[in-house]
Amino acid sequence: MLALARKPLESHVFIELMKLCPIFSCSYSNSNSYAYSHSHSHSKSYSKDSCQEKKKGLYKVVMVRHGESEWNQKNLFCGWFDARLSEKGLQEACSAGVALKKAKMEFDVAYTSLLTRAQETLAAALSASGHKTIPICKTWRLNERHYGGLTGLNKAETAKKFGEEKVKIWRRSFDTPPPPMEKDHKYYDIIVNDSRYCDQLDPKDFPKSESLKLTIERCLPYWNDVIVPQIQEGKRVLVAAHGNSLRGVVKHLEGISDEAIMGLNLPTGIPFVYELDESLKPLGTLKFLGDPETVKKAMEAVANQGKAK
Ligand SMILES: O=C(O)[C@@H](CO)OP(=O)(O)O
Repeated sequence: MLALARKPLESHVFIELMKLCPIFSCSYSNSNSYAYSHSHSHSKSYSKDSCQEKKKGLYKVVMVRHGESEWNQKNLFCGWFDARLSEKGLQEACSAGVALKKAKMEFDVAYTSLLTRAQETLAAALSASGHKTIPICKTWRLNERHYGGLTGLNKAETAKKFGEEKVKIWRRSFDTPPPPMEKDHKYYDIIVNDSRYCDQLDPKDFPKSESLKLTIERCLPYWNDVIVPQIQEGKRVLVAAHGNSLRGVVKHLEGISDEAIMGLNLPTGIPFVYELDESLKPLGTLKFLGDPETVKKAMEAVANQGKAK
């Protein structure tokens, strides 16, 4: 039933089904938020959680990585391939909406990528939270990092073939891109000729593969020029995007080092919140709206996808 309803993204049936989503609500509550800790040093101005600093929490921004995709489920490198959400991923997106509702989060505008899995997650989360219609801005700049020649390969098999260390470098290093996607790659034409890009991206500017560094370089201009001014205007912003485009934003916001960012694996479908001061510096690390044990396990599971099983 869920699978049938997912075809027309904004259909009446889809919206009705989203209303069923509270059945997934049991593991979330307002008090259940989980702060991610990683081994980098925050600057002094936002390392503490004192009352005084909380007063400086002028702004809030909420982000969510899309729910599990059909290619996540098969453990395939996905990147710019337009995989849909799996049924589990749709449930995760609904749970994200329920968590947002429980946390009393409301939004004036949302941002997402051009990829269906992020857009479906956003639609499901807004619907499951009973949210009113808001403007939704879609940009290629929030797309997942381009996985180049690895697109479509199984992560565990790639680890068996090239070694876990190599796969970890391709997946998580800051500036080593995966091998490029050449013109004869199985998915090259599907991606480059996809009409969703024609208004936004010149064919000659299509990436052939992206490291986290390159992903940040195309993501940050949009963050700084489009999203930040909205936050500063007092708009309540929700961003639904991808594991690596969001890792880039998190790295930028928190000033995480190139080495420490290797250890961050964002879970699918669990929203996280930043409180920001007047200069848009976070007052602390990201806080997940999820049960701490569930978040921890989900992050470990993402990290383990690159192991040779
Ligand atoms: O395959 C991908 O596009 C990404 C996210 O799903 O995977 P990884 O976690 O390996 O960067």
